Amino acid sequence: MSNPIYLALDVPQLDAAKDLLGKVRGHIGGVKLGMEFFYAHGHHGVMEMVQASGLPIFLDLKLHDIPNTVAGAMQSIHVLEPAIVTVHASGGRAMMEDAKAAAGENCKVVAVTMLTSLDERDLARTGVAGTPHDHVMRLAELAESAGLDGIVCSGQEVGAVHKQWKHGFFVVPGLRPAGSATGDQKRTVTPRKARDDGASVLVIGRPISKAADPLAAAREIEATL
Ligand SMILES: O=C(O)c1cc(=O)[nH]c(=O)n1[C@@H]1O[C@H](COP(=O)(O)O)[C@@H](O)[C@H]1O
Repeated sequence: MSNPIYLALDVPQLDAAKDLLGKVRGHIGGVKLGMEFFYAHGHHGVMEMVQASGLPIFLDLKLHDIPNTVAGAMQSIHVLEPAIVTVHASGGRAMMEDAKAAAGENCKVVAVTMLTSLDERDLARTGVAGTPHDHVMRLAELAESAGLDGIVCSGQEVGAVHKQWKHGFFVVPGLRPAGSATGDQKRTVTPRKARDDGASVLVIGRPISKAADPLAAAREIEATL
């Protein structure tokens, strides 16, 4: 099985991103570039990371707009040949259908369900009653019916979603090795637990990028898998 760890390169400086990538490249299976990186460096930066890493690129742009605009955005990133792109499930079924239709052939489109930085109280404040589990399951069903490849959810739900959606592709962020700082993440599990419960991709940022020794941190996490 290939390495499921995708390093979240949430770094605004290109040189710092390349430096970090160079250190841990042999211990990750892919690179996740999100808003922080993309808004600073755009297409050019992504191409540089493709060349520097030689690894699959996950473009985490969390698209959320009307169907026509999201489809246009998907077409605008075709040329970058991302392996994975995110949209928000709350954008609705038509938006997800059009995003998938506009995606490149080898690009997995996955829907963010409920951010791992939120808990049940936060959910209630957005007007959604019920548990994170119920909310994630509902949005997973919507994403599957819209023809998406999978979803993004926390490691606390991935086991249940995997049982319901056997061949789905599951991206799990909010991962924290035992004893590491949670920061702004609220629904955390260890990388090992997420993998055992059916995660296809393990997104890991600060536990590696902010470690005193990123290489040692990446190696340690890899060894737990
Ligand atoms: O879509 C994501 O990747 C994502 C969804 C989510 O619910 N929670 C979440 O943390 N993420 C991303 O996963 C990464 C987690 O980073 P760390 O908390 O530093 O490991 C960040 O790049 C987030 O943007």
